[in-house]
Amino acid sequence: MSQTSVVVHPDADAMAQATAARLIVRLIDAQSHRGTASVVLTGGRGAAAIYAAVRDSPARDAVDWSKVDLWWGDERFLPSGDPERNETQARAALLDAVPLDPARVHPMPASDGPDGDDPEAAAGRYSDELALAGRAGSPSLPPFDLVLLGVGEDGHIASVFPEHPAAYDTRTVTAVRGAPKPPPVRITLTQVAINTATEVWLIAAGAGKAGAVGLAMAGGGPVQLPAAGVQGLERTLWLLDREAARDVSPRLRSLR
Ligand SMILES: O=C(O)[C@H](O)[C@@H](O)[C@H](O)[C@H](O)COP(=O)(O)O
Repeated sequence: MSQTSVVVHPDADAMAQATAARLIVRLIDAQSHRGTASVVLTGGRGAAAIYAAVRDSPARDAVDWSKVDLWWGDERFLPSGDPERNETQARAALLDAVPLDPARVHPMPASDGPDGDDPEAAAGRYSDELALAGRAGSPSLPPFDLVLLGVGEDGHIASVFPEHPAAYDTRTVTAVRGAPKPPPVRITLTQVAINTATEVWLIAAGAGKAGAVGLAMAGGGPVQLPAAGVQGLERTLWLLDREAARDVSPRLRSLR
């Protein structure tokens, strides 16, 4: 049974700093148990602030970065190196500053990759890559210690947008066309894949997120509000600032 916790931080910067510290500890703990750690990254401003805080943390080198497996929860389907790609932004904020094993870093295909500008084929390729890394008995996905998700103002997570086909998709990876958040063409893990993770952390800062966060807490549906449709097998953490937590019942909060 997944345990859900809501942590409210004074502001967006405090949330980024505290979540960076939390992420470092999560990686260390996972490695102490299994020797490796597996994290699924997301895009957006909130995630980028967390990555930069990890980069700048004195504690970052307590992680054995050579034993971290990095996947992406979603990607903007653009040419490799495009500044708008989540991979490009993660590399600039953190990945290029730590000694990762390139064989353990798994970006989603780019639109100038082997599948050209066919996002469905690219999604299938990533699904195959995940399956190759899959555990015996759980053939389609590797173990995810943590999936990190930003929450959109409309309640989307990764590139699963409200009422879009991806919210109904039972595969592990799917292509997205007509995304309301530009760029319109994307690749995303589905809620089915996300929900195999040991922990899922949802990050949201700013008053613009308060409506979606409040609705998710109040029992919104997974299709109308994709953020309400994800949870970790063991733990689901909502990491908010005060503005994004405006509509969250005080009984659900633990203020930091
Ligand atoms: O491709 C993307 O943009 C992200 O994967 C997306 O899911 C993001 O995490 C949310 O939209 C929150 O973004 P902000 O943190 O910038 O509000």
